Amino acid sequence: MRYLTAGETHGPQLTAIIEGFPSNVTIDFEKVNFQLGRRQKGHGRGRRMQIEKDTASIVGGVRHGKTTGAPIALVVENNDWKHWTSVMNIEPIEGNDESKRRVNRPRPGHADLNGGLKYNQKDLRNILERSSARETTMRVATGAVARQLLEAFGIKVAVQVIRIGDVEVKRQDLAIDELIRITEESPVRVVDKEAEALMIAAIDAAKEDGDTLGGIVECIIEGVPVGLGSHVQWDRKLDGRIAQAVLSIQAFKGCEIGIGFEAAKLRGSKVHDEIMHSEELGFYRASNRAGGFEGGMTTGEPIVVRGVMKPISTLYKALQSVDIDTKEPFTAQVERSDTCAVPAAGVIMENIVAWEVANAFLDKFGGDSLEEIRSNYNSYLEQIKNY
Ligand SMILES: Cc1cc2nc3c(=O)[nH]c(=O)nc-3n(C[C@H](O)[C@H](O)[C@H](O)COP(=O)(O)O)c2cc1C
Ligand SMILES: C=C(O[C@@H]1CC(C(=O)O)=C[C@@H](OP(=O)(O)O)[C@H]1O)C(=O)O
Repeated sequence: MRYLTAGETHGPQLTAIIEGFPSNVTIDFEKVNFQLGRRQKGHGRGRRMQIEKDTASIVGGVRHGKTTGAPIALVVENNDWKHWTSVMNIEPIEGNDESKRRVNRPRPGHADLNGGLKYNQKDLRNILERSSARETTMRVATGAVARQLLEAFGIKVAVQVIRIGDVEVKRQDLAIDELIRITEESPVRVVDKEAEALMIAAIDAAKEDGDTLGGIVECIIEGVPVGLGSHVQWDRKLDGRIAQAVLSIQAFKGCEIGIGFEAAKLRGSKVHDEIMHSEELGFYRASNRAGGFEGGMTTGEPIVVRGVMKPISTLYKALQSVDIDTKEPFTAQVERSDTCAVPAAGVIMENIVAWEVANAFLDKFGGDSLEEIRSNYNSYLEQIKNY
C-alpha cells in the first residue's frame, strides 16, 4: 500500500491517492472528517485555521460506503484559495504584478533558502507553498482511511502531548479509551490539568513575545499482534519505518521508541522486558520499555512512539536573514503563522503512525479483500496459540 499527495497550501485544493487498499472495507466518511477536524484544533494555532473547515471528498475507489480495491482518491478544498487566486494563479494573468507578493527574504528554520537554491526559484513562495504543513491534511486523511482497516481488527490509536517548551506532564497510567477521551477534550491534548494551564500560559507568553514553541508528542497503538515488520531486511523493520514517517512530519527532529534515549543511561537489567507465559495470555512481557518492538517486529505489547517537534520557524519578531536579490542583511519575511502547533502535530503523528502499522498489517496478512485478510489473520492467531 502506498500514497502520494499533491497541492499547494494556498492553491485550490489538496489531493491524495491511496494505492493497494483492500476491498470491502467500510469507510465511514465522518471518521475521516473527524480526524481532519482534530488536526485543525489546539491552542497556539494561527488565523488560517479559522478560515479552513477541512472536509474530504472521496472521489474514487469507494462505492456505497465500501472500498472496491481501486485506488482511493481524496480531495480537500482550501477555503483560503479565494484570497490567493491572483498570487497563486496557474495561468499567467495579464497585468498581474506577481512581484508584489514575492518572498525574497528566507526564514531561518523553514525550507525557503535550501528549496530556492535547489529548484532555482527566485520567488521563495514556490518553495513554501509545498513545504508548508498544510500538506499534512492529506496525510491525516490517508491515515484516517487506513486506521479504519485497523479498527476492523480491534486496533486502537491514541496520542498525548507530553511536553511543550519547558512544561512537562506528570504521567498517569490510563486505559487507552480513557486516554483518548481526556486528551480529546484538552486544548493542548494532555491529561494533566496543571500542565495544561502552564502550557497554555507558555504558548500565550511566546506569542506575546513574537516567539514560538515546540514540544514532544507520544503515540500509543494497542491491539497489534506479534510479528508485524521483520528482522530479515533493513527496510522491513517496522520501528525504522515508523521513525522515517515521524521524521517526515514538518518540523519533527527526533523520534523515540519505548524508553528511547533513556536506554543509553541504564543497565540492561533495567531496559529489557522479561518474557512471561500463561495459559490465558500466551507469551507476554513483564514490562514494555521496548515500546512494542524487538528485531524490527512487534512484540504484541502496545507500540509507544514519541516525536520531537522544534519550535515554529516563522517568528513575528523575525530572525536575521539575507535578501536573496541584494544579498544585504534583512530580517526574515513574516508570513502569517502559528505560535505552537504541537497539539495538531500529535494528530498528524497519530494518523501517519496508524498508516505505517496498517501497511505492515497488510504486508503480513496480505489479501485483496477484507475477508481474505481476516482469514489469514485468524489462521495466524491460531498458529501463535498452538506454538
Ligand atoms: C501542524 C504544523 C503546523 C505548522 N505551522 C507552521 C507555521 O505556521 N509557520 C511556520 O513557519 N512553520 C510551521 N510549521 C513547520 C514548517 O512547516 C516546517 O518547519 C518547514 O516545513 C521546514 O521543515 P523542517 O522544519 O522539517 O526542516 C508547522 C508544522 C506543523 C507540523
Ligand atoms: C495551513 C496549515 O498550516 C500552515 C502551516 C504553515 C507552514 O509553514 O508549515 C504555515 C501557516 O500557513 P498560512 O500562512 O497559510 O497560515 C499554517 O497555517 C494547516 O495546518 O492546515
